[in-house]
Amino acid sequence: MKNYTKEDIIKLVEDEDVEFIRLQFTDMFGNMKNVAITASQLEKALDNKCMFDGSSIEGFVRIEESDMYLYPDYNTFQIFPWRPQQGKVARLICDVYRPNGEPFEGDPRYILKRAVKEAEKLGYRFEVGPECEFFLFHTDENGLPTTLTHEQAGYFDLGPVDFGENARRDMVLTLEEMNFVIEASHHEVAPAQHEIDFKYDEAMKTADNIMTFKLAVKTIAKRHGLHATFMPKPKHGINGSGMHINMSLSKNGKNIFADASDDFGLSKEAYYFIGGIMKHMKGMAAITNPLINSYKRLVPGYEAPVYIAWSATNRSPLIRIPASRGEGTRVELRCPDPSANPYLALAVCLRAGLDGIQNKIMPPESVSRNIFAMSEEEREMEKIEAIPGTLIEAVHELEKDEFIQEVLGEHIYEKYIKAKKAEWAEYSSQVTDWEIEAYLNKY
Ligand SMILES: Nc1ncnc2c1ncn2[C@@H]1O[C@H](COP(=O)(O)OP(=O)(O)OP(=O)(O)O)[C@@H](O)[C@H]1O
Ligand SMILES: N[C@@H](CCC(=O)O)C(=O)O
Ligand SMILES: [Mg+2]
Ligand SMILES: [Mg+2]
Repeated sequence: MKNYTKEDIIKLVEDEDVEFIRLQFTDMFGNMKNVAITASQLEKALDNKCMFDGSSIEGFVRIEESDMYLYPDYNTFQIFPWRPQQGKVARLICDVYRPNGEPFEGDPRYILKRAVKEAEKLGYRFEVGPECEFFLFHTDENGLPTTLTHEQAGYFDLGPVDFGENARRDMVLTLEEMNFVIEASHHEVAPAQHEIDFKYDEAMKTADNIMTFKLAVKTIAKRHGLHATFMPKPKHGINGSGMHINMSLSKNGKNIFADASDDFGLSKEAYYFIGGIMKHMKGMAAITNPLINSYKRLVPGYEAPVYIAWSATNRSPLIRIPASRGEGTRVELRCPDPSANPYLALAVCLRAGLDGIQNKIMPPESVSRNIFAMSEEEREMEKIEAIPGTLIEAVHELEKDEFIQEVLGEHIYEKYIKAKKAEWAEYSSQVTDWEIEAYLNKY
């Protein structure tokens, strides 16, 4: 792992002919923000002296307390391969601090840092590998995104039916230039839908990687005249885009989820971790699936989960245990989608899992049958509950889960709930195309 000093960064900027440095951070809703400085201001930035107006950022602070400082994380230094290669552009991901030198509790990166510290207290390192899916659509004559595509390719198809192969190739090569380890890339099930998988890493690195991944994919798509969207369900009637989260805990460099003596090859900690996630899933949903549109993906028939259950054998439940054992032993959570704020999503997943371990929460029996093929009565008999069906249901579940509220901290929790309720109220008062089609003629 890199361990850059201030001097290393100054030297890198000089040697690499870097002219601009973007100081980046992420708002509460997972949107990347940045301010650019020139190399002349680098030392000041590295000394944590760059200030910005926090009141202009969604979910941050009121105007009366708006000064915020950016503390760059030196190890996130990265040159953007898609910007000019003379007078290059680099970025540093920053933590947000208050003027009194305290970390700002509205900074999602701080929330994940705090969760990771809880794991470290128990001697655990949290490793995460995401599977980000996205669509590539046409843009209109103004360069604005549409949901149009002429592509008809499906799962694992290749060119010439796969119209996205050249864009995907460029994305993979660009990400590799940025030190991502790309494990696989392929066309997904829906027309114009794609997936690029990168290697798992420690949680903070992975959350930073997810942010960088989305920026790189969108930027390269634009170069190909396409719009890349991580919206969870851009089209009715076909698969939506998920961001499965693969998770494991290691202690002294060894995966602790594996136990060869168990029937499923899983350790007690793995079972408890699953138990904790299942216990808090309803309360976490507003974070892992943050949009009104997220819940249009979580419906039967499109490989996305609907019910809170786990399985070592099939893909219909919320949690799957992939076949790989040893260092590859992991828990795959299948409900998150790529619109989630990765820092907050990983923080709630980790803390829910740790809650399971600390309180020895044993999950129910695994389900080997296809849950979608069960009747409602059968599901009730097996006590299989559903993930919240709408954003407002998820918000109400979060209001009931004090543990998840504490993970988010008061600042984010309160602002988040307020914003999501407003989003729901606005949506609920819309008259949609569906309503016009269903009711206008009939009534
Ligand atoms: N021990 C581990 N801890 C966390 N993540 C891991 C671990 N081992 C592998 N991974 C990550 O899990 C992800 C696996 O992605 P992959 O696409 O193979 O999963 P999959 O669920 O089998 O695929 P799909 O759901 O598309 O059928 C990768 O990001 C990989 O790096
Ligand atoms: N696109 C599916 C997942 C497909 C897969 O298993 O890779 C989802 O919404 O989760
Ligand atoms: Mg997939
Ligand atoms: Mg998967």
